[in-house]
Order: sequence, then structure tokens, then C-alpha cells
Amino acid sequence: MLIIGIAGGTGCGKTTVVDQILNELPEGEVGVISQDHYYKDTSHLTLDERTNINFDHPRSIDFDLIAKHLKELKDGIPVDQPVYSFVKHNRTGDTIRTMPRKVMIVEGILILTNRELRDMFDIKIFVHADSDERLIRRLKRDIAERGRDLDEVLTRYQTTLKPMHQQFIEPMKEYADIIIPNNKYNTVAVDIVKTIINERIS
Ligand SMILES: Nc1ncnc2c1ncn2[C@@H]1O[C@H](COP(=O)(O)OP(=O)(O)O)[C@@H](O)[C@H]1O
Ligand SMILES: Nc1ccn([C@@H]2O[C@H](COP(=O)(O)O)[C@@H](O)[C@H]2O)c(=O)n1
Repeated sequence: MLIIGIAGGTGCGKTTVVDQILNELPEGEVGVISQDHYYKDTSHLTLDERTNINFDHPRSIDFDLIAKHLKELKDGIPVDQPVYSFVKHNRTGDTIRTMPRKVMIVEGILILTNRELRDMFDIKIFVHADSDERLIRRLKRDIAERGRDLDEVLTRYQTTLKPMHQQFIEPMKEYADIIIPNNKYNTVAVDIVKTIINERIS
């Protein structure tokens, strides 16, 4: 199994890059684990308390479960990724069955901060977009898809997202084998990653 880690700040385009990679590749050869599914269970907290969680700090992520699932997939065992609601700030109780594939992509803002995961990745990719570009994309996406308003996104950006990005995410570029500039759609870089994957699955 080839395991590819794709990191980068919120709104840099990780999910979009993953979709572009999957597009045109034979179905059933590449699987995806998304860090967004692995925010810790917060059922013991009120909605107000959950809203105030710093979701850009590594402690908000259940890295042990990601590593366990990745090991199981390597051993050929299917796993059930939790489904997460960005509206309720909690797991929904549902799961998504994920089958082992020849190539597994693990994507998320903080995945390179975890040593155990980093060591499991054969290729580490960092997707870069400038912070103003990322904020604009995040605003549009969170208002359209994640039940947020302008004030929520900007307050979270100033209080936690920006400082956590500077402290934890940006320094992870040091570990990357490939940095994809993604201020604009970068089809050349996506094609290079696709070529690497095609070599592995053919
Ligand atoms: N290169 C790009 N240029 C313009 N918009 C983009 C680009 N990549 C992604 N987007 C848009 O920005 C938003 C955030 O992208 P997404 O892939 O969800 O980022 P991430 O997963 O890194 O948070 C989405 O609405 C997406 O359509
Ligand atoms: N309940 C939550 C959980 C996380 N976030 C934000 O999601 C961002 C990471 O997801 P991307 O798809 O953008 O990579 C992260 O920056 C968290 O602030 C949230 O808003 N609410």
C-alpha cells in the first residue's frame, strides 16, 4: 500500500486536490481518510462549549484513531470513519465504511504534526495558498456549506485559526516532499501526483 499524506492550511484546496486526483483514476484503487472525520467526540459538552473549542489545535484531533485505522487498512481490514457535523461541532453517530486500497490518501490541516502518522506516509505533500486567498475561500465555503456567518468565520480566524496555523501548520512544510502552489488551480502538480499513483496501481 502506498500512503500519501496531504496537508496545508484551511482553504488551501486539499479536498479539491484530492477530488482532482481521484477524478479519472480507476475506481476502487485509491481510498481517502479525511482528518475532518476525526475531530474528537464532544458529546459530553453543551453546544456552546463545543462552539468554543479550538479546532485548529492538534489536541482536537483523535490521532490515535486515525493511526489505528491506517494500520488496519494496511493489514487489509476495512474501517469505519466517523461522520462529523460542522454544524453541530460533533460526530453524528454515523460512519462511512472505507475499504483498503492500493493507494490511501490521508488529508487534513494537522496530519503532518503527528509523528506516528508522518512516519507512515510514503509521500508527504503540502498544499500552499496565501492566507488572504485561504480566508476568502473559507468564508465562502463555511457560509455556503458549514452553517456559519461572516462574524463566526472572522472571529474564529482571528482568535484561533491564524495563530494555530502559524504555530502548527506552516512549519510542517519542512517535512513535505512536494509543495503544491495552489493560489490558482494547479493541474500540472495534480498530474504529477496522478502519474506517481498510476505507476503504483498499474
Ligand atoms: N485553486 C483554487 N482556486 C480557487 N478556489 C479554490 C481552489 N482550490 C479550492 N478552491 C475552493 O476553495 C474552497 C476550499 O477548498 P477545499 O478544497 O475545501 O480546501 P481545504 O480542504 O484545504 O480546506 C472550496 O470552495 C473550493 O472550491
Ligand atoms: N466543528 C468544527 C471543526 C473544525 N472546524 C474548522 O475546520 C477547519 C479544517 O477543515 P478544512 O476542511 O478547512 O481543512 C479548521 O480550520 C477548523 O477551524 C470548524 O470550523 N468547526
